[in-house]
Amino acid sequence: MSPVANSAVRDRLRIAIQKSGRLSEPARALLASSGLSWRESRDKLFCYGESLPVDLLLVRDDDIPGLIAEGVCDLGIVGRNVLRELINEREESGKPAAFREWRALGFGGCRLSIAVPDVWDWQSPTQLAGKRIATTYPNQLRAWLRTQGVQADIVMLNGSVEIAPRLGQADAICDLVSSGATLAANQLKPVLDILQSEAVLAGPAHPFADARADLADLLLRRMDGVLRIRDSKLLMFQAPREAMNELLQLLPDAEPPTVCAVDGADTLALQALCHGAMTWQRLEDLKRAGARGLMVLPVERMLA
Ligand SMILES: Nc1ncnc2c1ncn2[C@@H]1O[C@H](COP(=O)(O)OP(=O)(O)OP(=O)(O)O)[C@@H](O)[C@H]1O
Ligand SMILES: O=P(O)(O)OC[C@H]1O[C@H](OP(=O)(O)OP(=O)(O)O)[C@H](O)[C@@H]1O
Ligand SMILES: [Mg+2]
Repeated sequence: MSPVANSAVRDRLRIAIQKSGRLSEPARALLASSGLSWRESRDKLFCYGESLPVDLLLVRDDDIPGLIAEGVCDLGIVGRNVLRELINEREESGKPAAFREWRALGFGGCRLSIAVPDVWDWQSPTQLAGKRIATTYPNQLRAWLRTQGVQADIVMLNGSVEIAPRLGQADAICDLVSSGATLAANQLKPVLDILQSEAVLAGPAHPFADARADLADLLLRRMDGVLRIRDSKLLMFQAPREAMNELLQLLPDAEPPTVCAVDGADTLALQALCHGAMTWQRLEDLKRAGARGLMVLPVERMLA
C-alpha cells in the first residue's frame, strides 16, 4: 500500500505539516517533544513514525485543511489564518467545515490586518466603501466587510499583496502582519486586525471511530504537557515563615506551590511552577522580600 493512500479505517495516525516554511521547524520540534520520532522518505514528503504509529506528511501549508477535509490526513499543523480561510469558504457555499481547530500552539503568531496608505487619514471602516482591497484571504475579508456593512471590491492576489496599492491594483490591502516592517517598507499602515493568528492543531470536526482515537488522545495529552510548560520554570527558594505571604503575592503566575519546613519551623522551603518570565528583576524583588538561595530550573516535561 502506498504510504499516503486513504482508507476508511486506519490504525496509524497521519499528521500534515508544512514541508518548508515558517511553521516547519517549530511543528517538528513540538511533535518531537511530544515523543514522536520518524524516518524520512527519500523524496522528503513522508515521515514514517517509529516511536508511535504516527506518520507525517510534508506539504504546502495551504493544502493542509483540504487534506483533513478529504480524510487524507487526520490532523494538521497550520496557521489559523489558513484554516479560517477554508472554513469561511465552505460556509459561503453552505458546506459544513468538516474540520476545526483542536489546539492553539503558541508559535507562528501574526495578525490578518487591513492596511491603508500612510497618507490616509483613517477614521473608520466606512472609508473602505467602494474601494479595491487586495488580499490572499478573500473569504475572511468578505465575511468581515459584511459584518461592517461595507461594500468593497476584493482583488485576489497570491503574493506580494503589499505592493498592490503602489502598482495601482488596489487602494488598500488585507494581509498578514507581524513586525509591520513589510507594510512600512511599502508606505502602508495597519489600521484594523480582523484575525489574531498563530499555528494551530487542526483536526476533524467529529472524533475518530477506530484506533486513531486513542492515538490522537495520547498525542493531545502529551502536546498539552509540552505547551503548558513551554515558558514555565521551576522556582525554588527558602525564606523565613513570616515572609511567605508577601513572597506568594509576588508570584501571581505560580501554580499552587509545595512548601515544607526546614530548620525546625522557622524557615520554609518553597518550590513552584511559574508560568511568567522569571527575570532578574523578579528574583531581586523576591530576595528583597526575604527569599534566599533562589534557583530557577528549566522544566522539560510535565504529566498532570
Ligand atoms: N511575518 C510573519 N510572522 C509570523 N508568522 C507568520 C508571518 N507570516 C506568516 N506567518 C504564519 O506562518 C504561516 C506560514 O508562512 P509561510 O510564509 O511559511 O507560508 P507559505 O509561503 O504560504 O508556505 P508554503 O510554501 O507552505 O505555501 C502563515 O500562514 C502564517 O500563519
Ligand atoms: O510584518 P512583517 O514582520 O514584515 O511580516 C509580514 C510579512 O510576512 C509574510 O511574508 P513573508 O515574509 O513570509 O514573505 P512572502 O509571504 O511574501 O513569501 C506576510 O505575507 C507579510 O508579507
Ligand atoms: Mg502557503
